[in-house]
Amino acid sequence: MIATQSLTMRYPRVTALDRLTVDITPGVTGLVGANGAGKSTLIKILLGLSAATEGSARVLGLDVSREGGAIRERVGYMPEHDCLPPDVSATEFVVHMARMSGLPPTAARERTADTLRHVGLYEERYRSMGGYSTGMKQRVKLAQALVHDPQLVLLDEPTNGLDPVGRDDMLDLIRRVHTDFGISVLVTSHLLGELERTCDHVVVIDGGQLLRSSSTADFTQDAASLAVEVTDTDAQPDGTAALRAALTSAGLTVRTPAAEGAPGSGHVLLVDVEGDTVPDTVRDAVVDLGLGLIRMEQRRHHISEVFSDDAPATGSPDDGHGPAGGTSGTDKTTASHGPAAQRQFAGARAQEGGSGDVA
Ligand SMILES: Nc1ncnc2c1ncn2[C@@H]1O[C@H](COP(=O)(O)OP(=O)(O)OP(=O)(O)O)[C@@H](O)[C@H]1O
Repeated sequence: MIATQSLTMRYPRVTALDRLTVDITPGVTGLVGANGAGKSTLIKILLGLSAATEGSARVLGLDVSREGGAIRERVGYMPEHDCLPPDVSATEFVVHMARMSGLPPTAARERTADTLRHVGLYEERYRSMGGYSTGMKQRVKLAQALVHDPQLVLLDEPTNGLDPVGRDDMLDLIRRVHTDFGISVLVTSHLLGELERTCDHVVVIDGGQLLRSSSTADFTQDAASLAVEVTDTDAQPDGTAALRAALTSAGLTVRTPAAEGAPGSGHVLLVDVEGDTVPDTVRDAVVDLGLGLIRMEQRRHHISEVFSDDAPATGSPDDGHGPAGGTSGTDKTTASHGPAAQRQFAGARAQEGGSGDVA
């Protein structure tokens, strides 16, 4: 659906995309990155609305630098910003957008009714959009992206500003765009956890560079870990710390759940499973230390944990961007790149209610 080759976009003061090479296949793909990672810039280049500084990109086999018009005929776009005129109804607006896409009047009206019904706005379709809630406005923006029956839609932060229930509804709708209509989707988000159940494939960018591109299943399978909980003893008053030290010196990667502070989570260790012998190593270490083993169980990570480290989910002086943990589903923080972005993902995950619960 989309292929970029060394795609670079330099603004006078910032490199928004830095030699990005990625292939996106049919299905639902999440494009994830902290605010300022370059997601919107990439979408504008893919639509042929901005010219890249270097590199090339093709959408549905069409060259973005020469065939922008043909791309926009076949691709729907839901922008991030509020772009709806307040004084017209959803029906008037979506019919207008359908006409702009080249549909004849009757087809435009029929498609508008179908699309608004699909996004759950049928009852309110004749009301002026100025009185709509954020969730309703997001649905209109989605409807206008779908109305001309595109092969692919590019959705820029469609869950922005929505409460948790609204976000879930929007993510379900997005999934159905593909399952019900066979339209491929590229959806951006700065919240990693959102995309886990919605997307077949996830592309992560940071500072305009590709951090990772793989199927959602690969993300979570790669990250399989053992959750281990032990008792303290008189000889080992902090059994968890003792076990952590023993496993680390045995060469294992040991972390504590991201949602530290959750009840009981401080006593759980997550041990990366790198090979078949890890459970035996853990068992032996527990026995050697004379600890009681409360539980040892295999679990999969959430996608977001792949990018979280043990750093606290608050800003540090080196990122220069204030508290990354302040990211939420509705607020936008300033751009952050590199390790700071990873902390932001971790912070975002905590906001999303990612529990780190291993039970
Ligand atoms: N027209 C522009 N002129 C100068 N700099 C820009 C312009 N557009 C974007 N940038 C910068 O390029 C970087 C990437 O911005 P972009 O909007 O693509 O990020 P994003 O991942 O979509 O984040 P957000 O979700 O916050 O929009 C940012 O540092 C941004 O400030």
